[in-house]
Amino acid sequence: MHLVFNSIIISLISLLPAIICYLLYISIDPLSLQDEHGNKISSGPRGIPILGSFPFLTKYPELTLNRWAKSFGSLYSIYLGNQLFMIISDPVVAKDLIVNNGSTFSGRKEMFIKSQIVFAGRGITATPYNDTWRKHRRIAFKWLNQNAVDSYTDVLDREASVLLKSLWDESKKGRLPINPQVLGLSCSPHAGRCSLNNMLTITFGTRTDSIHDSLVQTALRLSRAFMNCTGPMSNLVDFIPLLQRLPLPIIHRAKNLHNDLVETYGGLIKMVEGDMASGIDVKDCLAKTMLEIRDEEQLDHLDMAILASAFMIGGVETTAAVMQWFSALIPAYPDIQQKSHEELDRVVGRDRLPTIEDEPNLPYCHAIVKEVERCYNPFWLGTPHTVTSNFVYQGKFIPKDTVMVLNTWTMHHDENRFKNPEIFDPERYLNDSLTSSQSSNLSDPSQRDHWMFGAGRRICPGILVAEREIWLTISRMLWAFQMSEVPGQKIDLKEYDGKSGRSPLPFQIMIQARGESVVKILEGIEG
Ligand code: HEM
Repeated sequence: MHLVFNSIIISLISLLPAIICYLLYISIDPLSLQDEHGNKISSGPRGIPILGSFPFLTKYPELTLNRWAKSFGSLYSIYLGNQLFMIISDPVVAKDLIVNNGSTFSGRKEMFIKSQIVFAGRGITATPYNDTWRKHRRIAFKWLNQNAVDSYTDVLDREASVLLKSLWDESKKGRLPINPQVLGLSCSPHAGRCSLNNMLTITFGTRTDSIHDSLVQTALRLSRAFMNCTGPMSNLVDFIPLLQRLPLPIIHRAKNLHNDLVETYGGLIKMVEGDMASGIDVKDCLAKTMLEIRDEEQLDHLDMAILASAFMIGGVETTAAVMQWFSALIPAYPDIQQKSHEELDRVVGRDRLPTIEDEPNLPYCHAIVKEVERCYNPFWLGTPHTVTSNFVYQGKFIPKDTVMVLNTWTMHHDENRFKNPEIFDPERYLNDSLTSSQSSNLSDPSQRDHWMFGAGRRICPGILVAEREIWLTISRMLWAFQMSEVPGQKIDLKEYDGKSGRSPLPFQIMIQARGESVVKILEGIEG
């Protein structure tokens, strides 16, 4: 009898934490939060104690967010650990909050992994909305504004041509399948090197001469490592402060990544600095600009290394991912390629490569680019913003420090805006002659082409260079090659890689040059 009583007591004690959690859960509903006027936060899925909705997000959180958007509407709330998130799934809400109320909706949560460890509180991407962010964004913009991009379009032009030539050489003139991935087994990172060379030139005034240059492997490894450890909703440790004291593998990886970024890109800054000190004529680049203004702008070495890292991460894996999605999906659409070839042959002919100036005259190719970006946005969840003071929107309370996520998956698959949204159909953009940067300024947000570059005051500052780079590479690949699947190797795009930036799983395609004049031009490109 005594023994039975003891074991009941022991069981009750061991169950105590679970019982307390359960009682807390039923007595305090975190989603019942309201302001002093009784405005409640928007509803959403309830989640479980301590973890909130974290366990339900699955490998592809965008798909779960899309499912919840169907039940809870265009602005709903979820908790991940102790952090309140609100999910925006509608263009009008996105514009009302993020754009029209940009002074309140432009903060960033200082995520433990991304902001505090990897970026050490510096740079642009992860910095709160304050004067330091303004200063760094202003400096970055010196290299990303329209005049700057015009001044180095010849670089983007050259690297796009080099990409064609490398793919052609790698395929042994179309005889062998190729994998234009960024990183992975048996792949040759030509797309990655193209984006990398553009960013190396802009940031450090240098480039790599071949995919075998060790900087190609290092830089692409770093940007992939970043994409794999900084998903906006993928690290529980970001939302449960207690976990931040434990020796978790993700914390170890983040610290290594921080050290590697500072060593690699801080090292390149030191090289530029050394050249400048020795009187060598250093090409204009972001590093040179930062070194010239570091005293007046009070930039230390870590500031410069992390700002340069923001370019090398923000500008490499991103544009390369769009090129990869394009290369992986286009072989399945010979009819779409055929239409683009007709347009290219009519407007450009086969004796020269398409250029930036041709874009307005190639509406079908322009539409292909937009449709790739709509269907395969590498950043379905963007980089979330935070709210810097309490706000009420249509009677719903949005507390200070709420993390706001643009649910672009749902916005890009809205049946009212995009008929049969699951189908890859460039025709839907045929009458849209705007660039994405122009489109982001449309007064009617439901007409914006897509939301791949984010919105509001923190919209991607690299949008102009990214668009040019993507146009040059994709229009030239269409111009030069007939792309097809390797017989018997269907490319599956349902599964993909990466936690913040998504790219296709390894794949192979065949390329065939579109005629002798094309071969002549390919052979004449110098790598
Ligand atoms: C396909 C290419 C690209 C995509 C899809 C992309 C996407 C994004 C997104 C979604 C954001 C967050 C926007 C927001 O908070 O609303 C962002 C921010 C940023 N991007 Fe890009 N980006 C691309 C290319 C580039 C390039 C070429 C650069 C060149 C340096 C760049 C640098 C940055 C920086 C520094 C930020 C942080 C801005 C801030 O927090 O104020 N990105 N990008």
